[in-house]
Amino acid sequence: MSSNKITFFQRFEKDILSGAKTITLRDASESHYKAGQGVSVSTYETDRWFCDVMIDSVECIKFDELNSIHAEQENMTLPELREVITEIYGEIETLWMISFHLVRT
Ligand SMILES: CC(=O)Nc1ccn([C@@H]2O[C@H](CO)[C@@H](O)[C@H]2O)c(=O)n1
Repeated sequence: MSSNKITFFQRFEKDILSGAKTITLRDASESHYKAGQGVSVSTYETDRWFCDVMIDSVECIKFDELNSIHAEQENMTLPELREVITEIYGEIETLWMISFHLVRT
């Protein structure tokens, strides 16, 4: 189902608000976002709104194709990024890279 909302773990809030994190990698259940869509952003833990973003693109990417550029866009190293994804999703092959920029904080 389409949604104008997305949640992030609270620990990523600072990086999103500073502009250091400009992508998120999600599974198929969140592949419905569209370029040009405005999305309200809240914390996963307490559902607290903290900004609005505009979706710039949504692209399918394989876990094995992740590289240091993706990591940089997450403000992480590549090993850290692979670790975070595996913690959240377990062993996952197909991801969706959602690129965004801040529009309101
Ligand atoms: C809260 C919720 O429902 N799900 C997720 C799923 C992912 N992410 C972040 O996306 C990147 C790659 O997966 C990393 O930065 C993750 O931490 C997140 O913050 N919240």
